[in-house]
Order: sequence, then structure tokens, then C-alpha cells
Amino acid sequence: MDMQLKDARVIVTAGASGIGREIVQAFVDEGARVVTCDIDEGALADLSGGVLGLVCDVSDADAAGAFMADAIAYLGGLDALVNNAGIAGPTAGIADIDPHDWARTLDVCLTGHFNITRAAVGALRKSDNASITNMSSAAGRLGFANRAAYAAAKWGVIGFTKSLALELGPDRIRANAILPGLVAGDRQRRVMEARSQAQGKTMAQIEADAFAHVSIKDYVTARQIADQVLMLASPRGRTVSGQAIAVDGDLGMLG
Ligand SMILES: NC(=O)C1=CN([C@@H]2O[C@H](COP(=O)(O)OP(=O)(O)OC[C@H]3O[C@@H](n4cnc5c(N)ncnc54)[C@H](O)[C@@H]3O)[C@@H](O)[C@H]2O)C=CC1
Ligand SMILES: Cc1ncc2c(c1O)C(=O)OC2
Repeated sequence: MDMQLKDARVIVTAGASGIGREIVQAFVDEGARVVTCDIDEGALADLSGGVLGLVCDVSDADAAGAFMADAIAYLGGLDALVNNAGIAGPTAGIADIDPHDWARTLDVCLTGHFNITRAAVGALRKSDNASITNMSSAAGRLGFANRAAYAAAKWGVIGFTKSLALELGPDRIRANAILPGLVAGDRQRRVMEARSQAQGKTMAQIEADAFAHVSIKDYVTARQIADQVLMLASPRGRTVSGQAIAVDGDLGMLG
């Protein structure tokens, strides 16, 4: 299927590694023009495919504004914005969460989406295929014991997204959130290894525990997240807005 994204002007945040990197590559493979930002300068330097990668911490409102101005000028406009940046936040019981860690999690995962989006709306209004796709999480529709800051931020992303869809829909800008589940990769492996240590169980047992509450008993791949992003950014996704789309094999419980 032709996703009709050739020469589309795309900005993806946190594209130097993980899911963001896969999203960047998926757009490049469709012939889109992509700019990304990240705080990891080394990983940015290693991007290929003609992608412009700039250093920017999305939680810094001034830096985000400057990055967006540069990126939009470079692309000559903007069709698709993908707010992907996020951090895991503290793993701790509610009484043990450091207030600074709480604030940092909200700043990156939620306020970062706001800082970038506010600087994108003017350019998106001029596009004939404008979309905003925000990365939330299964933790944006479920509770997550010992990860309250992360869950609060990711639920916040849903409220932000639904408000954008209502406000910007009349201008033909659509806004959706994607909620990944257990995504194969370094982040997931680190968490499983920590649990294995803490609970004195083998990795196989820890994985069996995690998948007990998932209908499709397999990790989601970053590529499957990227495919969903492509569909939402494509003119083929033109009637989909205001949705919170779980890409998680029907995950029913976290932790
Ligand atoms: N991996 C998973 O299982 C899941 C991930 N997600 C979400 O998907 C998104 C991407 O996650 P992953 O690729 O797994 O993470 P990752 O940790 O593998 O990569 C995240 C990237 O974000 C960059 N980054 C971190 N803070 C930043 C900031 N303040 N400004 C700019 N860039 C920053 C990092 O340098 C890194 O390149 C996040 O929003 C995450 O919450 C959601 C559900 C599951
Ligand atoms: C470590 C870890 N495990 C499960 C999940 C996430 C995560 O970061 C997430 O963001 O949504 C589900």
C-alpha cells in the first residue's frame, strides 16, 4: 500500500534511539523528509538517510521553540509531528518518589509534548495533510504500581491529545495518541532483569508473569509502533482523530 508520504515534511522528537529511531527510519523509507531532535548527541551523529538531527531537550520551552523554528525552516513547512520523547521516570512506592524525579517525568513526558506542539501549530495549519501523533503508553489507560509519575504523565498525554483534536479539527489538523505495550528493546530488558534480581526469579518466569495479562503473548516491535504512526500521518488516515490507539497485543494489566 502506498502511504502517500513521499516528500512529506516530518518532525519526530527523540529519534536517536529506540522507538523514535524506528519511526524516523520508517518515514525515510516512505520518501519523507525528516528532522529529529534528541539529548543524546552521540546517537544523533550516527543517524543516516539524510535525516537532520539536532540537539534539544524537549522539556526546555525555549530550546524546543528554537528547535522547531529551525526544523520548520529547514523543511519549508510541516505536515506530520510525532511527539515521541519520554523517560521511564522513577520506580518507587508513592512515599519514596523524589519530588524532583516526579517533576522531571512530567516535564519530559507531558510538558515536552506541549512545548513542541505549541511551536508546530502555525505551520501545521498551512499543510493539507496535518497530523500530530503523541506517544502515550499502556500506562496512559491503566494504573502502574510503583510507576505513578510515569502513569500520571501518560494519562496526561491522552487528555492533551483529545483537547488538541477538538481544538484543531476544524483546521483539518488531526491528533491521536499511540499506547505501546511491552515493546521489545533495551528498556524492557532492563526492567525485566531488575525484576528478576529483586524477586529471585528466572527471566523466563518474569516474562511469563508479564505476559499472563496479555492476549497476544509476544513483545510489540518498535516497527509495529512505527507502522501505526505512518498510518496516522498518511492521507489514508485522514478521518482518524482524537483516538487513543493501543498497540499492545491486548495488554490488560501492568506490573
Ligand atoms: N519501550 C517501551 O516498552 C515503551 C515505550 N513507550 C514510550 O515510547 C517513547 C519512546 O520510548 P523508547 O524508545 O522505549 O525509549 P528509549 O529510552 O529507548 O529512547 C528514548 C530516546 O529519548 C531521548 N530523550 C530522553 N529524554 C529526552 C528529552 N528530554 N528531550 C529529547 N530527547 C530525549 C533519549 O536520548 C533516547 O534517544 C517514550 O515516550 C516512551 O514513554 C511507551 C510504552 C512502552
Ligand atoms: C518498562 C515498561 N513496561 C511496561 C510498559 C512500559 C514500560 O516502560 C510502558 O511504557 O508501557 C507499558
